[in-house]
Formats: sequence, C-alpha cells, structure tokens
Amino acid sequence: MKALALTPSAHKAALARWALLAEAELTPKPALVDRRSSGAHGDMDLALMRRSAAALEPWFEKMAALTGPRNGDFRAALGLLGREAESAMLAATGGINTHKGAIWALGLLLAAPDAPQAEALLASAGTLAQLADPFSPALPPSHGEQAMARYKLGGARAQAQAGFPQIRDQGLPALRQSRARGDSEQTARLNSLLAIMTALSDTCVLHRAGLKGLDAMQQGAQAVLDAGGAGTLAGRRALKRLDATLLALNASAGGAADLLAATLLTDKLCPEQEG
Ligand SMILES: CC(C)(COP(=O)(O)OP(=O)(O)OC[C@H]1O[C@@H](n2cnc3c(N)ncnc32)[C@H](O[C@H]2O[C@H](COP(=O)(O)OP(=O)(O)OP(=O)(O)O)[C@@H](O)[C@H]2O)[C@@H]1O)[C@@H](O)C(=O)NCCC(=O)NCCS
Ligand SMILES: Nc1ncnc2[nH]cnc12
Repeated sequence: MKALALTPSAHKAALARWALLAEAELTPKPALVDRRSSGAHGDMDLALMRRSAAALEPWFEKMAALTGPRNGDFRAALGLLGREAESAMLAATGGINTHKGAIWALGLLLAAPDAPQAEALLASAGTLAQLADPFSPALPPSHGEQAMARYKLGGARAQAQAGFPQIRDQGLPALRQSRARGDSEQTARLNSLLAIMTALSDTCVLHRAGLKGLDAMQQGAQAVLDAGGAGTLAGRRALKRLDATLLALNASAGGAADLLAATLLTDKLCPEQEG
C-alpha cells in the first residue's frame, strides 16, 4: 500500500511531537521526568508528558500552517493559537503545566519562515517573539514573571527574543559535537541538555529554589561536562550528584527541558550541512 504523504505543516507538527517525546523519554535527566522517575515533580510522569505531546500536535500543525508576512497580524494569530494550545494541554493533563514553555519555543520555531541554517531559523523565531501580541490578556503574574521581578533575570520571553542563545550557542553545538566524537545519540542529547543548563536562567528553578538552585544547576551541569560528559564514568558520577542536589532543592529545570526539545526540533528542521 502506498504511504500517504503528509502536508509540510503536518510533517513539522509530527517532528515537534517527536521532539517533546524524545526529550521526555531521555534518561537519566537530572531531577526531571524521565523513564526512571518523576524527578522533582509530584504531579507529572512520563505517561502525562506523552498525553500532553499528543494533544499538542494538532495545534503545532495550525501554527506551522500560518502564512503571510510576519507582522502584527501574524503575531496576533500565533498568540491566539498558543493560548488555545495551552488550554488543550491543560485539558489533556487535568490542569498540570507540562509544556507551557515548549509550546512557546516550538510554536515560534514552527511559525518562522523555513530556513536551511539553524542560526537563521532561530533568529527569525526571535524576531517573531519581539512583535507585540495585541490580544495578550492581563493575568496575575506567572511563576516566570515573579522570578524575573525578584532576581532581575530574563526568562522564556527574553530567551526567545534574543534568538534562543542557549540553543544556538550551547544546546545545538553540544549535540552535534557529541555526535561527531562518536557518542551515542542518548549521550549527545544528555550533553546537549547539560550544556543548556550551564547557562540558562531557568525561571522554574528560580521559582522553586531561588539563586541557590540556579547556581547548583549551572555549576553542577558544568561539572558533568568538565568530567567528560554523560558518556564517561566520571561524568555519570557527576550527573548522579547533580540529580541528588537538584532533588534535595526541589529544583526542576523544566525550561531547560523545553529548550532541549526545541534544540532537537531545530536539528531536524535544519540538518547539519556536510563539509
Ligand atoms: C512568554 C511565555 C513563555 C510566558 O512566559 P512567562 O515567563 O510569563 O510564563 P511562565 O508561566 O513562567 O512560563 C514560562 C515557561 O517557560 C519555561 N521556561 C522557564 N524559564 C525559561 C527560560 N529561561 N527559557 C526558556 N523557557 C523557560 C518553563 O516551562 C517549563 O516549566 C513548566 C512548569 O513550570 P511551572 O508551571 O512554573 O511549574 P512548577 O514549577 O511545576 O509549578 P508548581 O508545581 O511549583 O506550582 C513546564 O510546563 C515546562 O514547559 C516555564 O513554565 C508564553 O507562554 C506566552 O506569552 N504565551 C502566550 C501565547 C503566545 O503568544 N504564544 C506564541 C507562540 S506559540
Ligand atoms: N521532562 C520534564 N520534566 C519536568 N518538566 C518538564 N517540562 C518539560 N519537560 C519536562
């Protein structure tokens, strides 16, 4: 039987769902939901993450199908879809915030114009994030806004508006360098996550564990990479220590996990050029 071809937007949405699943299944991640455990979360597990990813795929398809100049009207349409996707996620998870940051990052990447090079795609997604969203509702301050006001650090919005520096400068280079030196795909993804953690102002960590938690995440992730990365014995030991430290602080790096999913999607949409 002949396989049915997917439309380009359905294909991109399937890649986005795949990226969410690849992130969630990646094991062992420090203090995050994975195949081993729920990490620092009493309210999430892998089955919930899978349900959330499935519920989001149709919304990713609608975001990828948006056309026209990337102007205020386009941004308004994307914002409406983003908020509907958040509602669909909450309906599928019984009100648990599994993927809010991922909807934001992946939505911007899917709605940006196609680009062969990752740097160009990330920059275009950043430009889209800089446009004002005219229908943005006035809501009580989110966890991210509370953390940003308290610690004067940028969160998910600033990350996107700057063209996703932690994907461009940490996540994607670490993924590709790790593969190039012969690491397994799982190790390359873990090293990518750790590289993101070394530099991210993750407002989930800040909200739950303050600057102490953020320092523990950044320095602990750097220690794993300095020990040789997740593929070495010394790196695995350091990763175990990072897991224990973050669990003791109740610090979950949900923002870093979202950016790993966004890194994996970027890697698929803009494969590395030969030579
Ligand atoms: C611009 C928005 C991202 C809103 O941003 P804001 O910072 O105001 O909102 P938050 O509610 O805090 O959500 C931001 C989520 O982004 C992730 N994140 C955190 N730091 C960063 C970072 N530096 N860079 C990138 N991403 C980051 C993070 O998501 C993950 O954590 C979630 C769990 O968090 P939380 O609810 O706080 O849960 P718990 O700690 O478990 O809570 P308790 O148990 O303690 O109660 C999880 O979902 C992960 O995904 C942050 O949560 C954007 O959302 C927006 O404006 N949207 C409007 C629609 C729109 O315009 N869309 C357009 C594109 S589709
Ligand atoms: N694997 C994960 N664990 C906890 N929070 C997350 N947010 C996105 N992915 C996550």
